[in-house]
Amino acid sequence: MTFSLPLAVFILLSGAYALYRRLTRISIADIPGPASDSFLLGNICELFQNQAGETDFRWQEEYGNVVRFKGSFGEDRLLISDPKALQYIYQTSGYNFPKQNDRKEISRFISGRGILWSDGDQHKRHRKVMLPGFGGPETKAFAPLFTAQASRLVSKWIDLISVTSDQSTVVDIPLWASRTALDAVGAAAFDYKFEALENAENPLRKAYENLFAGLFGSPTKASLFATELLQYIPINLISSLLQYFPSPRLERVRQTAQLATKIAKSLVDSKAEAAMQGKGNRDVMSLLVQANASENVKAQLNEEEVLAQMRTMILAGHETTANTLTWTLLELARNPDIQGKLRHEIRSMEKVVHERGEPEFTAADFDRMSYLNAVIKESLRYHPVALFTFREASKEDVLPLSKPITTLSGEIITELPIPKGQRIMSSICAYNRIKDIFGEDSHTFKPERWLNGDVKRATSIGVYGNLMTFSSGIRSCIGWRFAILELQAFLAELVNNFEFSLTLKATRLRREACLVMIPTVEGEVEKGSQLPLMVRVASREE
Ligand code: HEM
Repeated sequence: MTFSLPLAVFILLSGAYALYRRLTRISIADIPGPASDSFLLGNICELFQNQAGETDFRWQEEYGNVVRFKGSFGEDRLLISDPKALQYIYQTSGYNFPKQNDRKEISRFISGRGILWSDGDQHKRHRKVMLPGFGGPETKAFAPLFTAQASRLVSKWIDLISVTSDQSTVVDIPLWASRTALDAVGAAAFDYKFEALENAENPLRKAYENLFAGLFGSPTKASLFATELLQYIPINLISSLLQYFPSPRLERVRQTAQLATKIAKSLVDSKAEAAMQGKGNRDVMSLLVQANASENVKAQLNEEEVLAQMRTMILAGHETTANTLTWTLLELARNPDIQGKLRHEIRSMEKVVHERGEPEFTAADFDRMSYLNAVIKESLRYHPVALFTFREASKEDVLPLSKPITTLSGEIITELPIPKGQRIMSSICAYNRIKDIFGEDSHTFKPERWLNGDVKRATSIGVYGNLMTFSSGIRSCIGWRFAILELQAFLAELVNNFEFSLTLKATRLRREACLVMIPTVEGEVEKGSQLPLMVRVASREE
């Protein structure tokens, strides 16, 4: 009783505030969209409880690339996949569409006050310090390191297979992908060995295992409502709630944050000492420490920011790539012809490399493998692991549109006026399926589309392949080159050595949206990320 009265008052005030906000600004109510399921939660359950992308694709088919849907308390929101509107929001308008404050606070809770959390001038400073570590040449230099990581994974799987009678075994791909990707980001970004592949009990890996699934997976109505309420609460209060509210899910994130900060701190200390002895390295971490010691105040990050940057990179840099690799191997298992074609290309290139007298592929060899790159682009298009980004208009604005919209009152509009504070969900997954860009068969996994000239580029967007997978513009993914090279190296090693095929469980897969899109098995969603594939040593006879 003592708890429910303040809660009821709070919900009432939130509702009144939401109503006030709606009545006093430009309206987007005339834009077509689905009917609301309820006043309290609008269409939120439909969006977040279905399989990842399912609702986006259905709405896109029915209403086009700009959809008005209902958030909590009847608030009109936008789900956007229109190329020109996205280009405007992410590229042209600078910082006029910041992240939503409540989402930013969740980001701060998970990875601290780093680049993902910051906005405006603060973000400019963070990005300026970090960018030099992620350029083209800097990233290409990691090719041998990524190949070495991939070879270690190959050895581990060979060990597992060698004790079986038929030279094959079932491997839970995300578990291994995440261990290897954590090691890869440790080695390349921090010049540090996490040894997660060697040690399944590695505390950092254990801490991150199914962290997103635990926090955002299979959301109940109550948890979606609680997340919705955050937008009406002052930031300081959100911060205290996340920090102190008794909840096992939140407690898990707190403990992971503590552990990651402790490890980051010891790394910073050892890098600072190396820098003092003139042994400064070019890994991202060393650059951060050097920037921190710089006399140029504009280039400085304080200790809290440096530690947050490291936590951000561990998080953004390992689950994303690991899950993309996982989804790619699933598609190769589903499509043996694509897998065979890819293996053929890898082995042809391997011959060239050996004839050159070199032991392994270089970054240039990877770039020359057109089918490998087509498979990677198609996987990033079809299974973008970051499905949405959330933004808010900082002022009244007008979104340009690629295609006119016929409003509910019958007017045809070619641009869309929006009010200050308009909450926008950019649907990366829906943009990546637009038929005008990617072809009528955009809902089919088909790497060939990238080789046949089938992909149209009417509006230039994104940083890779005109895809939104790495977002776009001033806040686009800083690690995209890093991710591509890592995927190239891992796929070249794995597909050269192994054949992948489906298990019964792998035919019951769900695309689960929990910040990062992970595979779960129908009926076993509570177990978190799973993709059991049959792995056997690939024959050398073609
Ligand atoms: C397939 C792999 C990856 C995908 C799909 C991906 C996707 C994304 C997306 C969509 C964003 C924008 C988020 C937003 O605006 O809310 C982003 C930002 C970011 N990513 Fe990635 N990412 C990947 C790999 C990586 C890697 C390997 C690293 C680092 C080693 C990295 C570091 C970052 C950072 C630091 C940001 C924040 C950039 C900023 O705000 O300026 N990512 N990523």
